[in-house]
Amino acid sequence: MLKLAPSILAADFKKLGQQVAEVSEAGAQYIHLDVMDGAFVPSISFGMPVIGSLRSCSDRVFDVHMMVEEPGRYINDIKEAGADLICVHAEACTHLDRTINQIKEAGLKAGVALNPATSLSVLDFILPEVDMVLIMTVNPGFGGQKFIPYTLDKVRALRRICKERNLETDIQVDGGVTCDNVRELIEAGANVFVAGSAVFKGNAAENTKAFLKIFEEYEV
Ligand SMILES: O=C(CO)[C@H](O)[C@H](O)COP(=O)(O)O
Ligand SMILES: [Fe+2]
Repeated sequence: MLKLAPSILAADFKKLGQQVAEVSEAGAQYIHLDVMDGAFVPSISFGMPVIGSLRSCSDRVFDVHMMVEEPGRYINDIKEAGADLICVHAEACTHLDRTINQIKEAGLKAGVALNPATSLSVLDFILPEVDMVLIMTVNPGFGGQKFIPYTLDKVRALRRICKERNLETDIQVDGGVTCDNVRELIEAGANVFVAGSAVFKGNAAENTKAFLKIFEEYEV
């Protein structure tokens, strides 16, 4: 099933709760929460208190994208705040296997994120252990950037590897995803689509529905 994960980074922070409720009611399956520490990426976004406050606004999957050095330090706190799925960057974990296990032992779904220039080879041994791989389609740190075209090949290659290994791993794409390029990403093998600006700039409910309508073209 194809899933939309609106990234609240592009929402109006004055009415965050309302915006999260709006996209949830419009049918988005995930809420994508970008936690940035000012070290792994240049920006600082928000953390546990904001995630915790939003939990009562939506019953959707809270998908926390940790752009944080050594995120293992925060797994329990992020879980307590209400996360369902935690995705950590391979580049930010000295002990990636340990961090993935920490997430799973906390009873949550575990994902690993890769920057655009990071090779898929880092997944060789960890792939069967994770529920999702997040392929960054921009360099992490900011919303509203332009999609990097070569990441399409990376998605295709990862879907091929998953098929060869008989794995039904979710492939999430994040950065510069729009209604204009989402079909290419679906055809490349992605199945979870993060969209910040393309959802929250303008009417968030209508934009959500526009993505879901495209997804229907691919549902059998
Ligand atoms: O992880 C992220 C940035 O690092 C965001 O999820 C991403 O940028 C979404 O925003 P947009 O759809 O506007 O590109
Ligand atoms: Fe993200």
